[in-house]
Amino acid sequence: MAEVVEVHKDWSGSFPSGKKITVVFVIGGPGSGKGTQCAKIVSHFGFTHLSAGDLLREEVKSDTEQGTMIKNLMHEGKLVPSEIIVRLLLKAMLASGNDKFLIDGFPRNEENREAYEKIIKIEPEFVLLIDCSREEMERRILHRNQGRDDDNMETIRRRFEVFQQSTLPVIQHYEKMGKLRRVDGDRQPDMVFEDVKAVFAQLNTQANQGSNVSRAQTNPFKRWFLDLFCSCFDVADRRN
Ligand SMILES: Nc1ncnc2c1ncn2[C@@H]1O[C@H](COP(=O)(O)OP(=O)(O)O)[C@@H](O)[C@H]1O
Ligand SMILES: O=c1ccn([C@@H]2O[C@H](COP(=O)(O)OP(=O)(O)O)[C@@H](O)[C@H]2O)c(=O)[nH]1
Repeated sequence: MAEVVEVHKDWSGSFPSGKKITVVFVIGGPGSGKGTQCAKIVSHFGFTHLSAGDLLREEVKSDTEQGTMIKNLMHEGKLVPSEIIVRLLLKAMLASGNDKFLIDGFPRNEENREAYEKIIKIEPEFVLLIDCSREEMERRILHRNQGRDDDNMETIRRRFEVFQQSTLPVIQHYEKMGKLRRVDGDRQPDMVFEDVKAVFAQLNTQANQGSNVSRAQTNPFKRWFLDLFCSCFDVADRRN
């Protein structure tokens, strides 16, 4: 483990201070349609999509000891150490130059979440959960045909177990925080996206409302004008 940290020592970095970075986590069981919905979100809302699984699969291609370790864990349907995946995410975020990130398939357990909070430290705006029945997820994975080493019955079973045992506590954590947005993923992709779109539209509305308020509050002329307007027409000032 110490070796792993050493290898990635120079990956640390940080975002420019004062820059607002938006992060949304997309979670759901294996085959629930995370990647499919993320592609749609990217084209509608301009996020950078970072799939934790894809970052790990890229890492496997590098002919290193770490690549082999990741390959074996993925083949068994087990989770890769948090430190590795969090560093890969940070590296990809910094390299993208974007300020809006969809992090797909992460965090998968409480340890992942804590490592993210310790290293990247950007609280997600919300967590999108794609809820799908196990039978449907299984059917989709077996028809996925992407040549994935882990899309076989034995590994699929193990991935479902990991989802039940390790990811559910993460879901419960965000639910308690009021950050969970659940959509029914058992329907056709476009129907699922109708609900996903509504969730992301709220994000845009909040951002616009937030920026209007702060602009009005920091511009003395606007503030004076709004105060005058409110007093002339006896309108209660509900801006704060
Ligand atoms: N709503 C859906 N209905 C039917 N098939 C779907 C749906 N969403 C995704 N798929 C298909 O199911 C498979 C798994 O979807 P994917 O997006 O790769 O899931 P995940 O990223 O959650 O593992 C893919 O072959 C995809 O084309
Ligand atoms: O944060 C992560 C994300 C993925 N994985 C590994 O990558 C595999 C595939 O994950 P992916 O999200 O690509 O696919 P899914 O299982 O959701 O279909 C998992 O079973 C894990 O072995 C991991 O260890 N940590």
